[in-house]
Amino acid sequence: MVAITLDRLTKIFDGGPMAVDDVSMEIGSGEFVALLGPTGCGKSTILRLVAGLEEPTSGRILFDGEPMENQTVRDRRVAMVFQDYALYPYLTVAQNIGFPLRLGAEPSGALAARVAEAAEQLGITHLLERRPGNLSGGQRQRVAMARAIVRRPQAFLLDEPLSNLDAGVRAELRTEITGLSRRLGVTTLYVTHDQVEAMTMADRVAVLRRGRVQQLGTPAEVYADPVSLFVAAFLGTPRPSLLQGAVYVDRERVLIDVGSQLLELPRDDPRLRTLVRRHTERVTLALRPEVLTPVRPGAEPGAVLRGNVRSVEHLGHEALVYVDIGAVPTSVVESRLEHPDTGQHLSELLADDPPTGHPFRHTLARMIPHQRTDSPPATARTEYGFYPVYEPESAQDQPPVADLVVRVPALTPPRPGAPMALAVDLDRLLLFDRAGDRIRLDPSGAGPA
Ligand SMILES: Nc1ncnc2c1ncn2[C@@H]1O[C@H](COP(=O)(O)OP(=O)(O)OP(=O)(O)O)[C@@H](O)[C@H]1O
Repeated sequence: MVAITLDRLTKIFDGGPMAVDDVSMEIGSGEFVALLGPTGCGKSTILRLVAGLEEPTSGRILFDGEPMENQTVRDRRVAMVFQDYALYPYLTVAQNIGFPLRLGAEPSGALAARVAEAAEQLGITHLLERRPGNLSGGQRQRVAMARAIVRRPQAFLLDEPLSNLDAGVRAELRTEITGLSRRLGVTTLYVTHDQVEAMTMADRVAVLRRGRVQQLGTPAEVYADPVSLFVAAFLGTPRPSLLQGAVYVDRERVLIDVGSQLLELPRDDPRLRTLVRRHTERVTLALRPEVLTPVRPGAEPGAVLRGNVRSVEHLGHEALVYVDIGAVPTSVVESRLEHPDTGQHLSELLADDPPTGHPFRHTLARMIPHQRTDSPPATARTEYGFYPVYEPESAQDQPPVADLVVRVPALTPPRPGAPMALAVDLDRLLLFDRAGDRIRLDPSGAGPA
């Protein structure tokens, strides 16, 4: 099979957006890579560029090291499968599957054998004489897959092939597609906006945003070790809770202020060295359910967040508990993430009280820990200076809530309104700076001080 290289691939449509922005990646021979991202992030355009259906504005595509710019769609020997199946309604299933071969020079007996073999692989031999109109969505997609494999392509390019199907059929076809791709050893690029598909099917996942690859890694890597807030927020069921916060450091403690309460961490914990240098910086905490463990509500302060149960979702084998801790969420589409910091380190500006008229005065006044003399907004309830930011549409608007979500055994869920204290596992706490980039805690404490 073929190794596919995308080398600084860029596509700008006439008068349109930068659909693909300087994308480079190596897809190994026989590898299954999912392109995952929200609508409009350029996934389909990458696929169409690889297939040869679009010309790149700049950059190259190589198959086994050979540039593809002068190779037609047919020369590339790739098979595409689309969300809408793209079957010919007046042809039978057998004719649809055999369609790509009719353009070649195969004798008809061999052609029939290839069609039968492809149909067999997809378990649709009994449907060969039907027409697409008499098939279910799942069966049509199987026909489309059979048509894709019949030419023995060197790469599969699948564009959201399951998004028109209901949950049961999707789950079934997920397994079938990965099984087929592995069995045939075909290099596969799979476009989806469904994280479950990407995480369960792919060897590696490329998370895309606005035409750029944010992160490329195994499903386990992108989930557990996201490079950015965008990647963290995109993955997980339920999605992680994203809380606005700020870091303060005093003699004994590192404090993460979420506005309503403090996460108090011992300053001498070596994992927190990187945070000590971030005194007064705004951060986002991303907390997944597995990071939180219920503890006695009267537990000592420390790496514990407290709140009251807002609601409980029963899932049969377990329950998801939504806990209101008075924090305000960070939104990944918020403008703050689009406009990273100016590059000037806040601690430099904090050396003195910011002078009146200083361009950062307003921001700094919010961030410097100080005894309050004004009356703080309802969202700021700790003695520190952190006010979460949100854009109220009217004066009465309440800030949005960022509930924590925790998993508990199905038999013992707490009642709505009950107090809950949740210990935070520091090793799995994800923190991000104002630009949305990851702040890594040092796992061993052995990193640079
Ligand atoms: N032929 C075209 N002409 C102009 N703009 C285009 C064209 N095709 C795509 N675009 C734009 O390029 C961007 C990326 O589109 P693309 O279809 O690759 O995104 P996507 O991630 O596959 O989205 P979706 O999941 O909705 O299919 C979008 O802003 C889209 O509007």
